[in-house]
Amino acid sequence: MTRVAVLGAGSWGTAFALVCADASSDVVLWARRPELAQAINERGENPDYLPGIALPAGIRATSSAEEALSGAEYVVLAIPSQQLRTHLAPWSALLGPASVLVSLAKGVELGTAKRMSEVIVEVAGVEDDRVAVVSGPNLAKEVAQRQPAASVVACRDAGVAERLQKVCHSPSFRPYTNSDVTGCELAGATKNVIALAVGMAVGLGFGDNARASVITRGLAETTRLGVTLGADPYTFAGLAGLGDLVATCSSPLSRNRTFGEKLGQGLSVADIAASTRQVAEGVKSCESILDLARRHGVDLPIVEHVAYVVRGEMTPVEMLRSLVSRSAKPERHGW
Ligand SMILES: NC(=O)C1=CN([C@@H]2O[C@H](COP(=O)(O)OP(=O)(O)OC[C@H]3O[C@@H](n4cnc5c(N)ncnc54)[C@H](O)[C@@H]3O)[C@@H](O)[C@H]2O)C=CC1
Ligand SMILES: O=C(CO)COP(=O)(O)O
Repeated sequence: MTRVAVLGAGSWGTAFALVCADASSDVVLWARRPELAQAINERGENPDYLPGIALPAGIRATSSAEEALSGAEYVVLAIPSQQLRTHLAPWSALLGPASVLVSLAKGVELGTAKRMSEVIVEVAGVEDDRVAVVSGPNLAKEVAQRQPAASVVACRDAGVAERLQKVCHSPSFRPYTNSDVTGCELAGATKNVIALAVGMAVGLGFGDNARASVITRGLAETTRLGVTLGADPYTFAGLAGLGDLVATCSSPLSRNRTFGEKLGQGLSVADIAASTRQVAEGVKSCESILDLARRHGVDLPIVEHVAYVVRGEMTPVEMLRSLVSRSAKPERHGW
């Protein structure tokens, strides 16, 4: 039986652990707080992040990273992007020599502008052919309810991607392989920022034209950034690109879209952040993605405008007005 360690018992870590257990793996789920690990083991559910969803018997929780990592062939990192480096550093010495590291996080690191797979390679000191990414339209609650969903397993090494694909191919979860790690990661991180912009439009009371326009132009700028950084343009038309963008920008389950909606309704960043324990990655990644784009001379107007709102330099209505009144141009200008 394949041994999988999932580090991070938030909503997506727990849902992904359930997928791997459904796909017949032996899963150990690491929670930061011992009381959460205990509750998961005693109640067979994660009361803080996925209440009411029964977890399969194949999942065992622990707050000891050493216990979770012991013998793990796949080490799944389900920690928010800005916390990944700090958490991974002490775990690196505990990793098996052939273990595969899998990132679930959708963000870009502040300060370094690095993608999560780059952070993992640097901190764990492993080659990038041992680092994989899972990204797609995968709202945790729906996945945990075993509603059908597809996703992408990306790794530079095709053999590693195919083996990981089997590890998480359950009766309700269908992963496809892809070798474009850069494209999948940039798509996953940037869609969170686009979802903030869509949420603001919804919160302001605008309808489907505004939503579809922001989604489509958001995809255009994401593709422009990705292609400049060497990604495959087709990735952005796939599950990790358009698929995740549509799911996140349409669903009230999305934390990023909901965060944006509250901004559109007039609440402040600080008040919204204080009202939830869950991460809306786009609130921080708007700055790191903008930083990355500037380092490569790429124009990302929607991401830039979301950053203005998050910094308090524009209101959501000013943001949308400013985006609409930008200088006229052809729909396709470069990628
Ligand atoms: N929830 C979802 O539907 C999906 C989430 N993701 C991505 O997965 C990653 C993890 O997200 P979730 O599990 O949904 O997050 P969550 O907010 O539900 O849980 C966060 C997890 O990280 C841990 N953590 C460690 N240090 C933390 C800190 N300083 N602050 C906050 N939490 C900390 C928490 O204990 C918890 O286990 C994010 O990058 C997210 O974008 C990807 C696909 C789906
Ligand atoms: O990434 C997600 C769905 O694929 C979840 O999006 P949120 O982080 O906005 O909830």
